Amino acid sequence: MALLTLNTVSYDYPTTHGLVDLTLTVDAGEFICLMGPNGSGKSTLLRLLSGLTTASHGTYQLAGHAINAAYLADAVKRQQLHQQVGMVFQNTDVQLFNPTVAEEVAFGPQQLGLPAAAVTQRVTDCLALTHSTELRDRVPYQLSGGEKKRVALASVLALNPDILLLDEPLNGLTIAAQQDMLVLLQQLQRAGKTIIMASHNFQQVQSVGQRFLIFNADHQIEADVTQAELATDTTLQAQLMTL
Ligand SMILES: Nc1ncnc2c1ncn2[C@@H]1O[C@H](COP(=O)(O)OP(=O)(O)OP(=O)(O)O)[C@@H](O)[C@H]1O
Repeated sequence: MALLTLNTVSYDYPTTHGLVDLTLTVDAGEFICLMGPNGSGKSTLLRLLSGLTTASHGTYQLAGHAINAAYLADAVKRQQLHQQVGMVFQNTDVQLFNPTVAEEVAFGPQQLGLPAAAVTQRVTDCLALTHSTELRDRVPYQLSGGEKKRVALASVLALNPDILLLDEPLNGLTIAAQQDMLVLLQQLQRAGKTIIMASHNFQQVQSVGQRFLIFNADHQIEADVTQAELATDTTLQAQLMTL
């Protein structure tokens, strides 16, 4: 069964389109890369999937629930959604606000009301998973860009979401750190997570993504291809190299 479905979804900003007439089905366990030119709609799609905003037209179903304004107005349902879907933002400063890294990662599980011992365990596990254990007592705001990405991911993983959304998670990372991030995302996929990631970096993500959704400048999905299909489409590859 499909994990999530968008049916003829559009999203309008006051003076421009964000997404136009998007129909999409995602199964559990997929590793999807969103690609396309600047302003084509990748971040808008991630915001919509995470429940930060709702479609102007069309429907979004997640695990059998219609995610709409009425759903998101219900605090309990909204919390369920945020447990199910975790998002690492392009600008991680918007999601790091605690005085220490350990408190940052503990924040989500504490909000869920988990017992203190379980919270401590999750903090330890998620910092280890993201190679951030040594950052435990640092101030998140003072970390480097790459360190912030790791801590943001750790804080999202602490909620153990089924779906991970990542907006340009490789931006600002060294080549080695990009590789580390991609290996970690593959491990998470093997552990059963569904991964949807926006990236400009085709060379880095081509061997990791299993499905590629390519947006065009009209905010529509122009191509929806598997890794194998993309591997034989040299024209599309050449186009993605220029992003
Ligand atoms: N807060 C906003 N207010 C008004 N328009 C917006 C806003 N955010 C995005 N847009 C517009 O919506 C369209 C889609 O933007 P979006 O950020 O989703 O694209 P993107 O594919 O993620 O781009 P990038 O690769 O540059 O991150 C663009 O035309 C953009 O200018």
